[in-house]
Amino acid sequence: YLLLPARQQLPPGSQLPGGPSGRPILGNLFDIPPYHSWFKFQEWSNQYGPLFCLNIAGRNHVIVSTEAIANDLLRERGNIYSDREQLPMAAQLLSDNLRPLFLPYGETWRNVRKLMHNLANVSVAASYESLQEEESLRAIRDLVREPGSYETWFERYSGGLILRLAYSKSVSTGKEPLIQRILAVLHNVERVASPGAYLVDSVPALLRLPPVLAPFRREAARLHSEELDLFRTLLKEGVETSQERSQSDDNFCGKWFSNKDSYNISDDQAAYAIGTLFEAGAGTTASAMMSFTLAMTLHPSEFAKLQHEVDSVVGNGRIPSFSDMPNLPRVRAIAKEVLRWRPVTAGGLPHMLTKDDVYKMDDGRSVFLSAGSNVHPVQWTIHREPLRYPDPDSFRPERWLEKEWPTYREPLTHYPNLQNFSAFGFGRRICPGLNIAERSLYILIARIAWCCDIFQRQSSNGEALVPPSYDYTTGFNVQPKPFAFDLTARPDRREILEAQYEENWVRNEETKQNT
Ligand code: HEM
Repeated sequence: YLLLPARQQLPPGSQLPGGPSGRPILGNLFDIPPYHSWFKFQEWSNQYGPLFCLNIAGRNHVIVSTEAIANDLLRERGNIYSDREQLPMAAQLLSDNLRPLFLPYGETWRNVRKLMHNLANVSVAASYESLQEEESLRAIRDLVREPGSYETWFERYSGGLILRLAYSKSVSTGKEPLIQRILAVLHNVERVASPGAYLVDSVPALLRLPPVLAPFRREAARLHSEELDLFRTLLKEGVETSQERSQSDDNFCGKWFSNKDSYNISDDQAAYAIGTLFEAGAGTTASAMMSFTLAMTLHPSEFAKLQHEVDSVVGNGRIPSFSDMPNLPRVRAIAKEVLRWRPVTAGGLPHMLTKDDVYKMDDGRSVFLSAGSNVHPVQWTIHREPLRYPDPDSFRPERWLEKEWPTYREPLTHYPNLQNFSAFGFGRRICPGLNIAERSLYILIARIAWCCDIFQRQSSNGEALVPPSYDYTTGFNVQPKPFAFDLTARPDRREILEAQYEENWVRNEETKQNT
């Protein structure tokens, strides 16, 4: 009875959004596929329109399929569309209300967000470029030596960068015990936060059970203490390192510590804010690079055009750098098209609505959205809006580069770019790591094009082994499952790559050892 939705009094002239009719009590729970639900959402949006509603065991879920509606609600009405549902297991028991991604919209979130903004905003992100250049060199050097381990190199690239920025810690193989601990925390949070993973998320009354009758409580307590211990240790060591080097801005921890009083957050909140940048930033950037590699394997002519642009701007004698980016619009277009074609967070991260609202649709209907609804900006569908993105299922970087496409913008020295791009979410909760991610993708893509050739693998009888276009992992961040391709250093470029690597990495390591 408690799960039955209460009959709502609608404001005059408004109506409920449409949507597939569900079963009594459980609603549409069993209509939603357990993974890659965005395919089903796209099908439903063709049937019920760009905004429709699902009832999942009494909870209201609003599915949004156009960028305009997502911006109207999540950005323009951000004061009421910026909350997150407090899932008992993930937000409360596992994270003890400390993890920024799950924090409710309010003062604590604002304070923590200010710290994250100060660590990653557009101007400060520019000062991280030299580390991104170093890490990208190392990634490509290992990619060329061992292309079959591409997942490891991309993960080490994005994770290693954040660890250096956050704690001044370097990663070498990616198999170090510290990395394994961080990855365990990351996998736990992904698992615990997956919809349907714990009954207590659907029936919060179970929270009242004493620990002896609630194994989920004991499990969450153990996992929370492991992650809290890790994040506290990392914060302490990060602060110590920045003090030893007498450089308060040596890493994120030092930057926080030297302005601690201005943030109004506890040490544990700071430890989580910095600690979870790794979990939000490492896998996402690496997944995007895996989709880039897949796109280039599937579309050799696009890779040839990319190489042509990079070669004509950079020439033969040096590796691309950040100063080339204004002259490399195709590099930026390819990064953007990869995120459009294969969005990392394809289902979008839901925002929770905190106050009843009425939204006027283009067809004249005024639809009523109730407080407590989870609003899902589904990137997969948003990125396939046929008017904004003609030929939406094809990989077409030219949609960002040629005048006849609706998404084209000038000047090409500035556009396309990833600022405010829907792949990074919407409104006040838009990804705070966007400026770091954007630079990480551009530099690695430009350098791979300059240093490497990518080919479809040939079978023993000479046939091309074309990887599947969509065989992706499950979860809320998705990446292509391992696929076959060949990658080699371009004949005249290997020596330059090795020399530059030597200069950046080997000399740096020697200097560190000497000091
Ligand atoms: C290609 C790479 C990335 C993609 C596609 C991506 C995507 C997203 C998306 C879709 C959201 C949800 C926004 C919303 O609720 O509307 C988000 C949130 C977030 N991202 Fe990223 N992200 C990326 C890289 C990064 C990096 C490098 C960092 C950190 C340095 C980062 C840190 C965060 C954090 C902390 C949040 C939570 C924000 C909040 O809830 O207030 N992300 N990201």
